[in-house]
Amino acid sequence: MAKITLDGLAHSYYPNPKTDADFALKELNYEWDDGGAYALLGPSGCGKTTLLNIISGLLVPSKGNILFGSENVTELQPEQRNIAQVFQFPVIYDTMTVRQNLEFPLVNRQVPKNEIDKRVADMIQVLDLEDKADRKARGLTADEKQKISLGRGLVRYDVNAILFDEPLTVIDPHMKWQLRTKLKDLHRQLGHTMIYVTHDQTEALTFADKVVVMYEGEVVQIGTPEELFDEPAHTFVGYFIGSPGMNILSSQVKGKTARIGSHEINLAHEYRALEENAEVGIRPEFVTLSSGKTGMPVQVKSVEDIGRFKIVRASLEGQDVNAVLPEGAPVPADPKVSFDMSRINIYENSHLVRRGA
Ligand SMILES: Nc1ncnc2c1ncn2[C@@H]1O[C@H](COP(=O)(O)OP(=O)(O)OP(=O)(O)O)[C@@H](O)[C@H]1O
Repeated sequence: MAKITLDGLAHSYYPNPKTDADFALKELNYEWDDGGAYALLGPSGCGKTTLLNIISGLLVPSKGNILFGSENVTELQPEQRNIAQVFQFPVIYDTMTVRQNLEFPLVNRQVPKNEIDKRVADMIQVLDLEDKADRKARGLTADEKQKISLGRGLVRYDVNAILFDEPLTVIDPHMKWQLRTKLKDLHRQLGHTMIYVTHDQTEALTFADKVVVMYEGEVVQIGTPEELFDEPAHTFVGYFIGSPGMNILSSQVKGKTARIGSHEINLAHEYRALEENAEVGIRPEFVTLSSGKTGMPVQVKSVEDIGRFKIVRASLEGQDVNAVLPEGAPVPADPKVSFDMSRINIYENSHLVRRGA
């Protein structure tokens, strides 16, 4: 296992990149702790695979260095980096049994037989494959095959890191939850440095201690799930994390007041006059609807009942505002919205100026 240092990393697929927009991965400096569980999260095309391929050695970055511990591995091939990788689709030998598939990476590395037997038996148990252990992989389901792929990565104990590239894509939804939880447990038990690429926020937030959120080639925030929820550093993070995401409302901010359309709301802190693209960010969980005199009138567009709570989608003078209400809470006929002042974050040019509390 090793700490991984990304030192001034950047990558362009063009031979002579000129502008920032030419870079699929914009400059990044970061240290990933030894034994940490990280997720790379972002929409399609944001640069997750580019970064993962630089870490695994499939791609040499246009700029910067990557270090495992104190060793500069920037120019090393994947097989020289001592990493395990699990891909979207199962990579296993169909003609081997489950057990033989799991033994294979260890046999290849000349691990002593008694150690192989022990580790493989443990892994078979962890993956709940005891009753299939001596069956050929060929006849197994896609879920089971992918479990073997995960096992082939996890069974190796001497690796610098284990990289997962959307590993649960082929897994059915119920099993996804089980495997996610299992991966988290395994991380606690084994202590490997793990990097998990996904565009699914639930996967990222349940698996990782730290989530690296990427947007248009840029790492816009690295934080714990709580940090991403409470203080998104960028409006994209606010919008992307949460279900529904944060409400982002164009406004004018000055002193302790934000003007949204024809309304003024009070803020918990004093701000300099924000000249450019000021926005108020408020999570739907901290928006209330009332029929009283106070608040800003909205038009309700839809109400979705999702069991324990409901999502009210409304329009505030043309800007979308969502509210999450507890189960059974009424939606007034002429509703007005209010925001919990301590939960209002202020953004300028998409970047957080200050959180509410
Ligand atoms: N081999 C390549 N040549 C040129 N451009 C590429 C290449 N690979 C990726 N890109 C571009 O780089 C950007 C980042 O792509 P990347 O595959 O890293 O994103 P991603 O977040 O992993 O997306 P996805 O989730 O769809 O795999 C995209 O604009 C993509 O079109």
